[in-house]
Amino acid sequence: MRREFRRLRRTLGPAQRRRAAARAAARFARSLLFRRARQLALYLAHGSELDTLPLLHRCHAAGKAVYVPRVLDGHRMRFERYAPGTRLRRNRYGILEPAIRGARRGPMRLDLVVVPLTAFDARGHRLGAGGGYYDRAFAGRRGSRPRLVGYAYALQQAPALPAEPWDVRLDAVVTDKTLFVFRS
Ligand SMILES: Nc1nc2c(c(=O)[nH]1)N(C=O)[C@@H](CNc1ccc(C(=O)N[C@@H](CCC(=O)O)C(=O)O)cc1)CN2
Ligand SMILES: Nc1ncnc2c1ncn2[C@@H]1O[C@H](COP(=O)(O)OP(=O)(O)OP(=O)(O)O)[C@@H](O)[C@H]1O
Repeated sequence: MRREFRRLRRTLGPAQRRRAAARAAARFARSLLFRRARQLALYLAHGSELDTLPLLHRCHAAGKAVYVPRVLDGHRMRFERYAPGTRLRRNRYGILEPAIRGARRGPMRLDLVVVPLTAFDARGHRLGAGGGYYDRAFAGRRGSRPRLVGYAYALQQAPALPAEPWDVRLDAVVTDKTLFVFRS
């Protein structure tokens, strides 16, 4: 399943990718979810993931505090401040992350987290990269956790994903074509 959706994502050409990333960022930036968020985390795309750079620029332009994941041992991660000029390096997966430890913020103190995914469905279920990082970070905190917003190409929508008991449900998904809101 993961492999199938990764393959699908890789079929997109560079121009399509750029257009999709610009459209998704514009759509998300217009939403109430985005406008209400002050402390916001996003991922730095790797491989064929939907690029977050256009969104990052909008965040900085709108004066939001931006955080990105930095992976730790034991499949855990931490969200660190990412400002223009922050030095980056590649982690063990080849994903860019802040090179030196900076200001961090506990996952529950963020307003909104832009979540990478391999596939999503119309009920807000998510298939991730397989490491369980996001599930672990937001496990069992339904009430007080930040809004979790999946960020993906429209072609990553699956008919219906099996929900594992530990999976955290997404509150919304933004694609280059649509904004799905499951819980507002
Ligand atoms: N851009 C980005 N940053 C991110 C994530 C992400 O999905 N995307 N993560 C989201 O969790 C965390 C890193 N998690 C990762 C988990 C697994 C693999 C990975 O390479 N997995 C293997 C296959 C694993 C398996 O299915 O057995 C692979 O792709 O070869 C990469 C990152 C934090 N940062
Ligand atoms: N809250 C948790 N506590 C402990 N282990 C967990 C938790 N959530 C998930 N896991 C473990 O992590 C592994 C990967 O989970 P899953 O396949 O759902 O990851 P994913 O959501 O696709 O990955 P990611 O969040 O990294 O994108 C599973 O084998 C699961 O046992």
